[in-house]
Amino acid sequence: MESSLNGNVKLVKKSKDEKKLLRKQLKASHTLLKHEGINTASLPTQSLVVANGGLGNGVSREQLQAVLQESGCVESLLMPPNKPYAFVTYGSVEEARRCHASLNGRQLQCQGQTVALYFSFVEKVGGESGVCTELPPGLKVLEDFISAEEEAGLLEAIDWAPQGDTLTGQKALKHRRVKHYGYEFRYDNNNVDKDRPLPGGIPQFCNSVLERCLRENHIDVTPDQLTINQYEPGQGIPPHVDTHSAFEDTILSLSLGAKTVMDFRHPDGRSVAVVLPERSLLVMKGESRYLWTHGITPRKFDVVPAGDTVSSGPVTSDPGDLTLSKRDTRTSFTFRRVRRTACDCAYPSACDSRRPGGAPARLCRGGRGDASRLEARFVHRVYEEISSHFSSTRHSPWPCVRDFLRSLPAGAVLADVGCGNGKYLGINPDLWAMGCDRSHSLVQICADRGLQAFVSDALDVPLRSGVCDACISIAVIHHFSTQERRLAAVNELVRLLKPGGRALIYVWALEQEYKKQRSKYLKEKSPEQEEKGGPGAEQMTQSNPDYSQEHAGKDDPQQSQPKLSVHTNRTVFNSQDLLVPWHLKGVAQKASETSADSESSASDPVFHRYYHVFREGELENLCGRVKNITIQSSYHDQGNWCVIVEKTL
Ligand SMILES: O=C(O)CCC(=O)C(=O)O
Ligand SMILES: [Fe+2]
Ligand SMILES: [Zn+2]
Repeated sequence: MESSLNGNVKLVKKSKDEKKLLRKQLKASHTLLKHEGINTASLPTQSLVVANGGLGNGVSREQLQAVLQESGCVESLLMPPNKPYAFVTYGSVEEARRCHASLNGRQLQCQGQTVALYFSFVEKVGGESGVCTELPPGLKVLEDFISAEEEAGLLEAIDWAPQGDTLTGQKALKHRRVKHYGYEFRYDNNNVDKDRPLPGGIPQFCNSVLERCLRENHIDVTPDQLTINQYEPGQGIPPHVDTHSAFEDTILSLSLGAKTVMDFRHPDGRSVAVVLPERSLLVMKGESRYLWTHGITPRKFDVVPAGDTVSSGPVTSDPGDLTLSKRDTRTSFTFRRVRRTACDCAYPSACDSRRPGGAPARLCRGGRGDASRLEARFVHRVYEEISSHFSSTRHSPWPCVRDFLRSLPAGAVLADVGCGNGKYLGINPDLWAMGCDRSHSLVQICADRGLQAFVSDALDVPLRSGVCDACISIAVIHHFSTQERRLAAVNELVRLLKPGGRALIYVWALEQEYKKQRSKYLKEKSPEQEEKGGPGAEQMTQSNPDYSQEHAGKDDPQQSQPKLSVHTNRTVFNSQDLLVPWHLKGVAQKASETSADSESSASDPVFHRYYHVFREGELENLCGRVKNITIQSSYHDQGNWCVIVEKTL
């Protein structure tokens, strides 16, 4: 009796402590939101914000790291300067959960004071803006690496005359001048021709700089490729990762003539603007070289920290400390070592050596990049225009999608991401089904039908992580124009799923004939259409960002960017990236019950929708790059590749 009573007393006491802890933790997370705009997540994620665990509280990185490691493998620890908090990302949600459960309230002795750490899960590290104040791991900026005399000597040694130096590949790119030594970097395939070195190699005038780099251990082999870029004010270089398969790990870049600000961006959205002073040496290694993109925004002024002396490093977002700096002509010497074997870096998601076909790593552009511009024009705008006619052609559910929806238990929460006119939302009335679509007019059609739908981009669905028992993405992901964006779309679906939840994904297949069966799409070809289909090999002026080379993007006129061809409806696909015509029939006209393209007349306005049609295996490969899922099944269904994935954690 006694012992059980004691036990109870203990239990009650513990829960009191727990309540106190919870109160304090909630208060801390409330303060973070109010003062720093940091949103905490209610369900476990891989990352946590550590309230009171910041440099601003006198907590050192070593001290915090030591505590955090008790719960698992720390993937990254961000400690913004002067802030009272830090962000930790663990290798898995499980480790983050362990940290949350065991380290909350942990007290640390810092500079004679005691601080208590409180942990909350977060979706994004680095605060709302995603602007970081620490350099990307592996990045160094060495100030005054060369003297003013050496700088002048190097600038003088470059011969920019058009025929001045036949030993180099020289290009007058629209947005900057470029000259290559050792090997020419080809902007059409983002690689160097390893069997065709340029005669002369790296010029002798670089010797003393390179010797210093070796002596000071910034590199351990002498570079054999040099690219000289010259930027006038207003010029820049698009964000890119130097192709892994082209160059070894360390990349050096010497800034001459003027300072600039280089922007680094992590695939998770974090970004850091780094000041590169005149005469400084940038050293990119490891994560900063392989995973983060770097680029220079074309502009005439940079935002830099105020103060008399130019110093290197991240531009913090402290508004009290920033000023404008006028750009001047900057010349950079980028030294690299050509890679002779496949890249074996620790960042497979960004590595072209790991990708089938060896396609170069793509840009991770933000919302205003080429990819989203192409999609805005050839997907979003088109669906707004054709919504009514499109909707009238979309009524019968595909049987396998219907079966998937019917297999879900009563009460299950379903999100249809890219729901169109909502034709799948009412299939199983026992579900809590909601849909979202990028098109306002399609969402309005759903609403008119009494269905739950909201406007949202498939890359950023405003739902809490882990709330869905099931998600479907039917004929949506093929509208994303880069591999990174298609991957991000799958990641976003998976984020919505709870552990054990399943997602069904359909994308249009390159293979419209499979196991000797022609798809309905091909079979429905009418003679009328054969004549009237798309304009065949017509070339649109829009280029596909997945083809445009990552190094110089759209700003380099020399590169031969393949243009997107317009597909002829009801014929086999000639390429994976194309524009598919939609013949819009008069809104006043009675909507056709047959396929969208079957009754087009010569006067119908034609719209073009962008598609990336998937090759066999490509959808599985894409899903293979997503963490914490297993592929339950994959199949070909009427000219589509389909997978069902299950979230494991
Ligand atoms: O101008 C620079 O410092 C960087 C140039 C660069 O990133 C490149 O050529 O790949
Ligand atoms: Fe680069
Ligand atoms: Zn690599």
